[in-house]
Amino acid sequence: MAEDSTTAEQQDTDEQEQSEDLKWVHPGGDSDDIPTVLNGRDMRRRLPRLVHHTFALAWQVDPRSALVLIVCQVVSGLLSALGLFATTRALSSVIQAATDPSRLDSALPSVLVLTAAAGLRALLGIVIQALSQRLSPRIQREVGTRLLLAGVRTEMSSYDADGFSDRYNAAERGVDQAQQALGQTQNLVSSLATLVAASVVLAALYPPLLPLLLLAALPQAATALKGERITYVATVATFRDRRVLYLLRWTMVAKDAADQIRTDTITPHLMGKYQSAGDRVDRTTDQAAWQRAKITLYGAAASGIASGVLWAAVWVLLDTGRISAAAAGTAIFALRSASTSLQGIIGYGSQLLRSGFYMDDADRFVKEAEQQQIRVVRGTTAITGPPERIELRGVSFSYPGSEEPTLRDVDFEVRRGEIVAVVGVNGSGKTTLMKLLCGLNLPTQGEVLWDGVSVRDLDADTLWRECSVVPQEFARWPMNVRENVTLGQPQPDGDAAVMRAAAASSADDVITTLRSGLDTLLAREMWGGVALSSGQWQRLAVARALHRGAGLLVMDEPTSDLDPHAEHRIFNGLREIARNRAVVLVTHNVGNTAAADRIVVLSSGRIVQEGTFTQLTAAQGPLRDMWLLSQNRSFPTQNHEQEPVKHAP
Ligand SMILES: Nc1ncnc2c1ncn2[C@@H]1O[C@H](COP(=O)(O)OP(=O)(O)OP(=O)(O)O)[C@@H](O)[C@H]1O
Repeated sequence: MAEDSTTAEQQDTDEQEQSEDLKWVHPGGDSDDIPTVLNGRDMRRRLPRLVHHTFALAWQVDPRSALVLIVCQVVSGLLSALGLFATTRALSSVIQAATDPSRLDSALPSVLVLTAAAGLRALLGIVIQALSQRLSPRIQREVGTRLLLAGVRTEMSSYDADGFSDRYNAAERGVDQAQQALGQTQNLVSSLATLVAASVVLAALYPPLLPLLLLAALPQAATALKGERITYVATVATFRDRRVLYLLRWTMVAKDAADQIRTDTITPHLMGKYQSAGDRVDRTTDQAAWQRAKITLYGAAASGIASGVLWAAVWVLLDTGRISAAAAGTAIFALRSASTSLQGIIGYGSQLLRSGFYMDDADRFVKEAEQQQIRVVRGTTAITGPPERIELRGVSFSYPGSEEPTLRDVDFEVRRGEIVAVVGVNGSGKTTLMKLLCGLNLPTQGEVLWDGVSVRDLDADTLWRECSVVPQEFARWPMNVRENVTLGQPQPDGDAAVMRAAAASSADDVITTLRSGLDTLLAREMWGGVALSSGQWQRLAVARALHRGAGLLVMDEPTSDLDPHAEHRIFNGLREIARNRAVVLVTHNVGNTAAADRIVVLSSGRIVQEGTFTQLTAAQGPLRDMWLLSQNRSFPTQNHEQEPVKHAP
């Protein structure tokens, strides 16, 4: 009782600690999201389904190799049966030769057969191993590709759903495990073939021995399966903490935060988190290991007793003269083979089950993602050119799991040739509005219309071909400069288009300083790669959007890291950029909104002001307040007027 309450207290502390530590990586959610699909009936059906699934995967990735593998496997099974029959016959003759030496010669044909069968089986084993080594990585790639495609083709809202990362984590493990599944399946099938052969021999000698043998193996098989289930559940239950460990390792050693890790002296604090997450993983895995050891012991004890009964039965049969000494010797040999194969079935079967759990997680992730596939959720109307007008009509939007809407009843419009600036305090919903305009998210209420057609009805690929986006957190692709701008979609005039976009975004200054120009690899971690500053990267991100030449250009804080010269160049060229497209610009720099035709002010997800720069800076309201604040730079400073200004010689 006291132990129970201590365990309950420990669990409460674990949960409290965990929720504290996870706040920064996994806000909200609970362990119900973790996929657990196990029940007794499911477990029994699993193995045949897994064997079928693995061979089907092999068939899909390389039908010819899969066919040869299956044929070799079947022939090898038959040879194993043949070898066993030959061995038992030879053994029988040898035992009989003890009383009648003339019987020894009769063992010769069986010895020849069993030698030939063993040799052929060894050859087939080599072929099977080679084919398995060829197929296994391909199966893994196939499962990985399915996962990848399901992920990138799913609606963005899937990412915001609770438990997405846990499900993805489990599915990722499925990709790792897929590589093992074929080998485990083969070993399982081959053990099964030997068991069948040994069972036939046993059934021919004395049929009641067969059920006795199976009975002896049953407890061990059952506990092995249960053991795998315990390990799986414990692994899944520790996913979040393992992710904490992984993120901490990654964040603490990655270059991005290296300077802050040092100057902020945060290491002891992070190590504390690492320690407590690690302790929780250890506690769960220790508990599982103990549970598993306990049930394995019960299984082994039960199997041991049953095996004792089995051997005693053979003894009694021999002692009472119900079977001959030769038959008893053969039965003992067949029993040994059968119990070795049963051990194999249990061992490989449990391994396959474990791999299967994760492969099922991968399948489940793919199935769920398929229901959220963009092509399933949306229509097929194609966009054939740059839009004239993009509108939001009565749009409200809530992120999955959020109680409060992020945007409320928003009406917004931008036309081709127009520049609209969106301003508002942090969290007012500007980025969310951008994502809706581009059709990255679909509104919870109201409609986003491209030339009068709802984005729900539009073919997403053609829609996104007309979107150029500079997001706040833009991608820094570990590719060369050219690919970072073209994204593998060059314009007909190739590098000339890249350099035009680079000139408009001030990225040309960056490119000319790089030793290999457009061919420079932008990944310091790779040999020959270079590192860019944040502002240099941002110039490339703007160049990327301009190069795309789409009908809608959305820029979310595109100059936040730029120096005044680069920023000035971009805003100076904005009118030219907007000549053939609609431009929407999010900025906190109110001065830059002067470049826009119209300014929209958002507050708590609503549009609270709209007008030109002149109108809004003249009228009382939030934009004028922000404008005045940005003008007010009279901070208290020391009087440096007497000090001479230093210039470089
Ligand atoms: N994926 C998400 N899931 C849930 N809530 C989100 C998500 N993304 C943003 N939000 C919430 O929506 C609100 C608006 O966020 P948004 O990024 O649109 O603001 P913003 O005006 O662009 O802010 P900032 O000026 O800081 O960039 C915030 O309260 C934010 O917490």
